[in-house]
Amino acid sequence: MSGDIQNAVLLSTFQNGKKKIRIILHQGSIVWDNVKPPSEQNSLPIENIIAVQNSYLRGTHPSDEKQFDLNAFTIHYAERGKQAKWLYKSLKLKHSDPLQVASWVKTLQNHLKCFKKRPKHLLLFVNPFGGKRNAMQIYEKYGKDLFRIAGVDVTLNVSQRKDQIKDFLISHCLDMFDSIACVGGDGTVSEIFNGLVLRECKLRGVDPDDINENLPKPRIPVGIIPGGSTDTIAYCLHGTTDPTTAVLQIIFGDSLGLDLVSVYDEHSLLRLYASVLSYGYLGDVAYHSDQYRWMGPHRYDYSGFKKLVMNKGYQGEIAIHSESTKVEEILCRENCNRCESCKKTCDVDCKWHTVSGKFFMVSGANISCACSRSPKGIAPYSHLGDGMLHLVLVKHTSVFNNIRLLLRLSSGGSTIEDLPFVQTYTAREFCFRAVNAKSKWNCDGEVQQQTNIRAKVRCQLLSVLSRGCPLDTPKKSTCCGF
Ligand SMILES: Nc1ncnc2c1ncn2[C@@H]1O[C@H](COP(=O)(O)OP(=O)(O)OP(=O)(O)O)[C@@H](O)[C@H]1O
Repeated sequence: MSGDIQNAVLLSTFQNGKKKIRIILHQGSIVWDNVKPPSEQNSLPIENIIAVQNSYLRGTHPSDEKQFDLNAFTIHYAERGKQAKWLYKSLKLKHSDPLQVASWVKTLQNHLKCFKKRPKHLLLFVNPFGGKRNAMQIYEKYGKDLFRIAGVDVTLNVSQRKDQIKDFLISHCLDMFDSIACVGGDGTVSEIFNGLVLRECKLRGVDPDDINENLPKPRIPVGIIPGGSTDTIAYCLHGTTDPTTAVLQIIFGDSLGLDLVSVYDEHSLLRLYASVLSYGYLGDVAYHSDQYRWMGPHRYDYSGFKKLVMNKGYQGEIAIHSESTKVEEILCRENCNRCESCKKTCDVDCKWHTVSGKFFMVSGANISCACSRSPKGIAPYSHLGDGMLHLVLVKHTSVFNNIRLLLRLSSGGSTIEDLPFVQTYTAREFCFRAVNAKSKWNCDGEVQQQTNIRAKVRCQLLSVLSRGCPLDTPKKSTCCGF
């Protein structure tokens, strides 16, 4: 931010509805309070302002041209609410002196111009098929007006078929856009980053099928407005699946680096994922639940219960590539030091070691995979951008123990890591080889047919529009340590 703008100080008394308020702009914040008691001090950091606009005079006739009210203006801003949510608010201010109004509007707008990373031209994909099939309504209700207020020019693209978003991003010119977002679930987000990375490979002549290649980082940051069934990626980024919060994160333009994991069979890249690659129980649930899509999100409960009772175990051998497999119990929250330090270097010396056995479930979690159904997720200490995934191995055991596992996953209390049949390792890369009976892999909610795979973490390959999950995300406690 340029020095003059940053150092600007303003102090005025405005009319706000029936109240008179004293308002100060100083050191990157505006602070206001009632002139007359009761005192009600509010503080607003400039980076939380969405827009500052002159008000319009109310015309006497609908055909009258709109005219500015030189004595009034509105500050549109965002405020943190409860449970990681952000709220949209506005402050309408009036003054008898138009010069006072002009000075405030100009100064605040100059401040906002310094936020160069805020999106101006957004390409927004809407998946009308995912979740409750209401992605378009989510955009209309929560996104449209806020983007208009923020001056974001939105180009809408409603997907007509699976993989259309991915194909579009690989082949179309994106020069006119400074940001891309979607209203959809994890599968839709996955289409976006798979498309963007493959596009970048094509542009730069990188062979995506070569596991030893450094995959190129897409130029454009990605915003995620939840509109799916689980919305794990959005939840882990923002700490909530509230759509207004997600829209505001896009408008703020602040981004963080998200690791992506590339998955290969013997010949080629199968896909990249951002949340979890899961074999056994979750793979079976993904495969079978797709037949019951008409049930909406309840299809997971139905298929999940069936597969839980069947209690299948799968023999497999897992090779883990890591410098230390130990999990450090540090949560990934906004301004995460661990992720910040990995921006500079992710290069470390790693060794391979092998684990084999019969498993109920094998999961490579790139993020915690927390969601509203599982407030801590399968890997609570997995970070968004530290270049590592958490490999969670659940041994084949009794149905009773499977129920214990699922109860822990769905409660916000104890994590699954201290269950005796669960082992968690950190890894930069892992290989899986099935022995005898085979399950499917569930890759960000999509079924992957190949069984023997190799997965490699790509440190902070994607820029995502989010300020991160706040520190005080509440943890619901469970009634027992089951
Ligand atoms: N128009 C469309 N018709 C059919 N499928 C589509 C269409 N557009 C996108 N898809 C596909 O729909 C699938 C489901 O979408 P998405 O993952 O967003 O929703 P979900 O499965 O309900 O949510 P979540 O993954 O968060 O549980 C994805 O595989 C996506 O590729």
